[in-house]
Amino acid sequence: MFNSTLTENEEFSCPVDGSIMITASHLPYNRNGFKFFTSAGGLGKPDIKDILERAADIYKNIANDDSKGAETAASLDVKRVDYMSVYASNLVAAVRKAAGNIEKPLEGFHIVVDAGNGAGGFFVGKVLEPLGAITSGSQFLEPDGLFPNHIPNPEDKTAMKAIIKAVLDNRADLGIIFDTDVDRSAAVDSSGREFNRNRLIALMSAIILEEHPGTTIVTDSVTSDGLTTFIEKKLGGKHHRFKRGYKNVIDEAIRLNSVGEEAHLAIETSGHGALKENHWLDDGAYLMVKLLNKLASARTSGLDGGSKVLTDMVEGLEEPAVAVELRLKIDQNHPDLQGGSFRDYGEAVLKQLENTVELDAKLLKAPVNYEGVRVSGYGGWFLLRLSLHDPVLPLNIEAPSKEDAVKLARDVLNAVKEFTALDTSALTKFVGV
Ligand SMILES: O=P(O)(O)OC[C@H]1O[C@H](O)[C@H](O)[C@@H](O)[C@@H]1O
Repeated sequence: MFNSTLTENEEFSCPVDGSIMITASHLPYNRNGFKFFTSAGGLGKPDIKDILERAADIYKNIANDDSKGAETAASLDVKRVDYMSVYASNLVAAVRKAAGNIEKPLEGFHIVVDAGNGAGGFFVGKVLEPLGAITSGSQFLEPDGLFPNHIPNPEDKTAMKAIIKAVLDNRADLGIIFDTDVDRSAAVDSSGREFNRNRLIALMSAIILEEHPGTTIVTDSVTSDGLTTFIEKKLGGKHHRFKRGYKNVIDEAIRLNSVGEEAHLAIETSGHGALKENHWLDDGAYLMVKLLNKLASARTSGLDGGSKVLTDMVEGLEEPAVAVELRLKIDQNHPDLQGGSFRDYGEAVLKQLENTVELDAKLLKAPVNYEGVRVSGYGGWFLLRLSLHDPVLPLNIEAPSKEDAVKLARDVLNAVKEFTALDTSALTKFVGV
């Protein structure tokens, strides 16, 4: 949809002035919504609020009869175009170009796709096959809004298991998985190893830093300490760990460039990634195209190890033995909120945690942090922050052992246990109390 606001193509009435997508994205099927785009990017909350208010006003001010007339007039003006073909052909052209203008640079590669019955099935017939790849074993390519097989989301463990199984069962070179509306993606190498979360960021950073040495990589707040070391020590880049939320990450990368700090990649652990070279569009298909480029160009230069070229690129990334996310709910109707908002309550919890940490010599608050309370200790770290949308405080913990993770969790529990509207049962269970 965003792409259609940028492409010059008269036959397809492009560039369009704006576009709207109806999707629940990676959320359950009953949480559909609208995403709005103009050539400046996806609209944010204030614009959407404005549009909805205007729409409500228009609706209020027209009599029923007028609305019927308007509907008829609008439907007469509708023209259907197969824009997906235009979009996909740009992806195909990008891979051909990267491989040195070879028509079928993926000939002989076996690549399976799991679209989770979202919109990503096109990638098989319109991108991989024209490039020569074998795609047998690809699954759940037909859109079905009830998602009968698994939730289409690379953050979902069942979804990742499904694509890993498809890769191993088919002895494929690579697996690719998308979320419903293809703004999140992840991959799996031929041995079933995931390129997901921090490992996907590490891989994308390696690719981008080859192209733009020294550049800044902007990520969300829940990324590992090991990722920072990898980006800065191994790849020679700079890791700017910002806030959660793909829009936050993208906007921050754009801001950095505007103040003279070069950034080419903005990416979240959720698998949402956007590149400067692709108009800062959080396009999961384009992210996967960057991996295909790597496969294809390795082949052109005589390396024929399939996905090994990708696996090798993340060598040296330190990964924690334990990584958990516990989501602590705030009961909005609890008397402890004293009629206040869950956000204020959440902020009070964070303040209390921050104060406690300052008094504990074993814990160290992150010197630079843009969201919530991030703390190092016992060889690991934790981050407690407010969810972007829900009355929830997500707690991420990474540590070298379960024991160390429990120590961090116990410190958080002790600091927040007075907040009776906060459901700490997941934390209590983790600590084993
Ligand atoms: O703050 P949370 O509840 O963890 O949600 C965070 C997520 O919210 C939305 O789904 C955004 O699309 C993601 O970019 C973001 O990562």
